[in-house]
Amino acid sequence: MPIRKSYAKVNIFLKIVGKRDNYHELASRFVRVYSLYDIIEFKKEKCTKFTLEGNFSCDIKRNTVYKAYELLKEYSSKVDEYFNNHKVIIEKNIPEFAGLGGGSSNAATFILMVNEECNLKMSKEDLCKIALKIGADVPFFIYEYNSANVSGIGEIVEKFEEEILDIELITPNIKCDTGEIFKKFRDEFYTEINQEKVFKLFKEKSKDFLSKSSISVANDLYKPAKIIYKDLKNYEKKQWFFSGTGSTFFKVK
Ligand SMILES: C[C@@](CO)(OP(=O)(O)O)[C@H](O)COP(=O)(O)OP(=O)(O)OC[C@H]1O[C@@H](n2ccc(N)nc2=O)[C@H](O)[C@@H]1O
Ligand SMILES: Nc1ncnc2c1ncn2[C@@H]1O[C@H](COP(=O)(O)OP(=O)(O)O)[C@@H](O)[C@H]1O
Repeated sequence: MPIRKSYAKVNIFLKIVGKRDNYHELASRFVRVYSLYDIIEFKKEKCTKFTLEGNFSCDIKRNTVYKAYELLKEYSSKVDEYFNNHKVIIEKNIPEFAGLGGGSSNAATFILMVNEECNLKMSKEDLCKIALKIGADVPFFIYEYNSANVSGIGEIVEKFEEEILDIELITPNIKCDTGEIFKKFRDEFYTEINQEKVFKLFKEKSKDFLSKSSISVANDLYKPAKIIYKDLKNYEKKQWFFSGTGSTFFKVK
């Protein structure tokens, strides 16, 4: 039975390098969290339509896995044939709206599984073109790297060699809205890091970077997030950092 782990990520650092239309270009280190994952299973069963089971807060049409299915079925009739005979079951453990990339990770893992099960023989680069249509963070999960430097708005993913990190997480029950936080950043906190600094950051090991950094220096979006979600500051602790647009805080052990 095809079954696979769909891991969470954290952003060790997240710096803004510029604007692109309504979006912001980033320089970020994405690291896979081995201790937190959803489980995706394709279970043999006759289905009259694409069937997705799991504890999601959104309806199926907005689910990243459904979006991936819609895109993949355009590539081969084998996809629809397969899901007429299999349902998708996702055991959700990664909290939503948490900056842990759960929805993005599910979409990428689903794409990788379909590529294998339906024998689509698509390269990672081809799969990334589909991934990017679903969300900016999806390409990172397609490559399955432990650690990577991510730029553009998420479409440039470069493997970074370092030890696997043991990451501790705290996710307050605060649903951070990514769009709102970027807006606050653009209106009140806008700064850009220059390419020279990005070059240096991208060469530094995550542990070394964190050992001499602070939460707001590591993540440009923490200050605006804290203005909108005032309770975040109750979770601030020495050597703890903020992932993406939150609300997860993390520490590398
Ligand atoms: C910033 C990151 C880093 O990992 O935060 P997390 O989602 O992980 O917390 C992600 O790239 C987030 O990607 P994603 O969660 O897919 O964002 P989207 O839903 O596409 O964006 C919601 C809104 O946020 C703003 N946005 C998003 C990404 C970006 N690079 N610049 C932006 O300005 C845009 O206004 C967009 O309309
Ligand atoms: N497969 C999925 N798993 C989790 N959330 C999903 C999924 N598909 C769509 N979503 C929606 O994506 C949004 C949150 O995305 P998620 O990746 O979990 O968090 P974050 O962007 O904070 O890392 C929510 O609106 C959620 O309902």
